[in-house]
Amino acid sequence: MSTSQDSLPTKTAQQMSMDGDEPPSKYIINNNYTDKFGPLETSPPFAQVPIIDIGCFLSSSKQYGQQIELAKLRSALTTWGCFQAVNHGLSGSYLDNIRQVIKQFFELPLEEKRNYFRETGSVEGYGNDMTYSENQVQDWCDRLFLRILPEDQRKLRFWPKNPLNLRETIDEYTKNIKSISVVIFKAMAKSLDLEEDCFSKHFTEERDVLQGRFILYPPCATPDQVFGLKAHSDRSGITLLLQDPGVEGLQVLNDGKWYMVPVIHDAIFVNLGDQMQIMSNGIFKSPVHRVVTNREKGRISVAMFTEPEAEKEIGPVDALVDERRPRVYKTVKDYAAFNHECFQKGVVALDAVKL
Ligand SMILES: O=C(O)CCC(=O)C(=O)O
Ligand SMILES: [Fe+2]
Repeated sequence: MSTSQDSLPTKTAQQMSMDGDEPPSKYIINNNYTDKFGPLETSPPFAQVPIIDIGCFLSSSKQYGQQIELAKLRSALTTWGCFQAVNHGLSGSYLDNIRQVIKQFFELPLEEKRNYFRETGSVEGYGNDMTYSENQVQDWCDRLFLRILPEDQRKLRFWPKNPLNLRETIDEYTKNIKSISVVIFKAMAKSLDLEEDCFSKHFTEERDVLQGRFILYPPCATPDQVFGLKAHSDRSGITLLLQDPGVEGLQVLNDGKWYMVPVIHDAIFVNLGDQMQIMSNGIFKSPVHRVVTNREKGRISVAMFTEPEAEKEIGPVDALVDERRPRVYKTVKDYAAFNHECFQKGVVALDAVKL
């Protein structure tokens, strides 16, 4: 994989924002991006993304309430590919504390954050996204990217020592996210009348992967010319996202139109990744989404991505393949790396694994 184009920013987005700099030309969007997914709109209509009470999935009995919620889940995932999870068991103050710790990290002086800078040609650590080609438009964000699980693959040199409780906070949040994702994977299976563990067994076991992306989108002088994060779909199984309670910015594409995802203070925004679209044989959607910036307020978000162990084979679940719905996707292995390679070549990974 050629990464010779990759470099760290000479100045982080946060630093430019603090200095009142206008975004440099390599951040300014061009037709290559807007032709494919439509123009940048800073305030499209709000997405009526379903709000799902995931607490009711915890009980194993099939009560009436659970059936209603499962039907809502199925409808959410076949149309939007995402939903707002409430009643997940984590309190608002607990979630605020996580956001606070991440905010404190970004507030550290650059000299200190520099200790955690990623290396060129590799995603893990603090900095910007990797650059694959000269024409790649940069995103107006800084982020800390960590491979959190399996635990023995952690590169602790990228884990900030400051704030003092950051490691512990991420560790605890990881355990919570892992349990919540088991509940969601099982509910997704039930909503399609499948064996309860048919998805969860690929994403939530001991050696499965969890990556965390902790992001700051600083205020931007020209929000109508710059993306916080360019349009993409996630390569995960599912992604669990904590939004900044004070600032919107995340947008989701539905039926060719962009919508702004509303912020619900204590909710966890869940979107499916490509690997769930593959496993569900295209029944569930992995939505294309992007982030826009604004002039006044910085935005923090915390994204946790569940992925299978690289060696696991992922393909459409047998029970979802029949004459009426022939197999749409090939069986894949190490889709994360494949997705990366496609991104580099400008190919949509999901299209490349179609039969
Ligand atoms: O920051 C957000 O709201 C979305 C982040 C995201 O889509 C990603 O990291 O893949
Ligand atoms: Fe994403």
